[in-house]
Amino acid sequence: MKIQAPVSKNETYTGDVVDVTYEGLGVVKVDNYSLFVTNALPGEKVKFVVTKVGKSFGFARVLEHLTKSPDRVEIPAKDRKLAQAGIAPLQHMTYDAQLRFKQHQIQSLLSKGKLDLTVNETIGMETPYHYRNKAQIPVRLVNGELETGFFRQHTHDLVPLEDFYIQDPRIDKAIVIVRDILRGQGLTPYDERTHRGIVRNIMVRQSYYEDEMMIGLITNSHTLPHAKEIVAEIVDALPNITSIIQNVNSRPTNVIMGPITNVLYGEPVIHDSLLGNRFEISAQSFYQVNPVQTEKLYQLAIDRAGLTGNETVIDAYCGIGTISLAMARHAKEVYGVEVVSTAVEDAKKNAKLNGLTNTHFETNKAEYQMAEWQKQGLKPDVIVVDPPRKGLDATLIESAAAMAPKKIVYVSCNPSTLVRDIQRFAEVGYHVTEPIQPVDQFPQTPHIESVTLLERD
Ligand SMILES: C[S@@+](CC[C@H](N)C(=O)[O-])C[C@H]1O[C@@H](n2cnc3c(N)ncnc32)[C@H](O)[C@@H]1O
Repeated sequence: MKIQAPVSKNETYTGDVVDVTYEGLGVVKVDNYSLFVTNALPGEKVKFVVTKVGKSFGFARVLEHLTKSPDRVEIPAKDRKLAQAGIAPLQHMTYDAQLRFKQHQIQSLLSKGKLDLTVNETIGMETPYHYRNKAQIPVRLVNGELETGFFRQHTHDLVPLEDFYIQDPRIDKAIVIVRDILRGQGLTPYDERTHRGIVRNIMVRQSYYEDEMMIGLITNSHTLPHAKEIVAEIVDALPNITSIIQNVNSRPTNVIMGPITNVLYGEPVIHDSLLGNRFEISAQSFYQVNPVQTEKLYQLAIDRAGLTGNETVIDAYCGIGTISLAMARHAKEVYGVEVVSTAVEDAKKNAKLNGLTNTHFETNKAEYQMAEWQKQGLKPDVIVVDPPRKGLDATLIESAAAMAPKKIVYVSCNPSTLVRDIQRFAEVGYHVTEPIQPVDQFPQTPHIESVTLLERD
């Protein structure tokens, strides 16, 4: 069917950027038809070429900035690949503008939801790059050579890259070293089309407070040829390595890790600390990627919870218990629930490791466990929720309200589901009582994390 649009693919136009999408793309209107334009900021006039025409909107790329926003950062040529990769889509905005963008995104979603609430300025970080403590880098054949890099956005074409800009530079260095060792040992990279080849990804985790690093080789095959030599060479090149694992993923899937993990060297975990608690982190456990900002986020959640040492707290979606343990130091009892069983095992171990005896962890879906606790007559004073992007299950909100906690602290990584859930909480008698506080966990990207306090009417 022919699409009726006032623009054509590959044609050039000029226009004013009137807004920015939640993904950080500039919005230009041609006869009320929206075009989403990469590398374009509100207030700028741009010459652009249309790259895709859809029924109700299209996409375009800037050819020339006719006027420039004071919020623009000039990107050095060597870093232009990063935007293409979707690694740093907000790299063309000053950091101040990124923080305002995130505050504004929450505010405008609240307005659309007819919620008249205040959003504080985003809490940013001093050095808003080199922050990620984890990388999972694809390995593919490029020009006859095993390469590491990134997939060009919306494709599986690997573009080689060595400086990932937002990762801990020790991780970048390790990836290059491991890549060269794999090349030297003649290992074949994975090929998605034929489902052949051995190495799919290199995973690296680096502790922030401790000098520990985990390297993971994610392989298509169960065996790793030359494993002994590869391990010896990695240990030789990276003497502070504490863990090397092989994870087998033989399924034709985009999911990175598979079900089997073998330890090739050292321990199956690395250790790191958050707010004074030490954690064991296994290869597959969720662990926040920005340690500096995570401490600010958790401290804020503790402050909003107003703990005095006498409270019973539920931590729903607790992962390896990082929030639970931080709260356990300021509360009477903490009950955590998480769906990934290995993360719950880690949470239990971590409580012991830190000498905390007032925590209890369950493996279950949070929505089921909340109903279970309600049936058992548990009376929490505070419920903390930190759900994935899809937000809270409606039944969890009902069970939470039925337990009548004084406070609900909502840690959100997706403002649109946060707004929906605030509306649902209002229906069961809980309202936002303090300004919503965004914390920038992911500088240079459009991801938005925030803490919201809800209290019973
Ligand atoms: C955003 S993470 C938060 C983890 C933890 N609070 C932290 O800060 O490290 C969300 C967690 O929810 C878990 N999860 C996803 N769906 C779930 C569900 N229905 N019930 C319980 N946990 C779930 C994920 O495995 C993940 O550990």
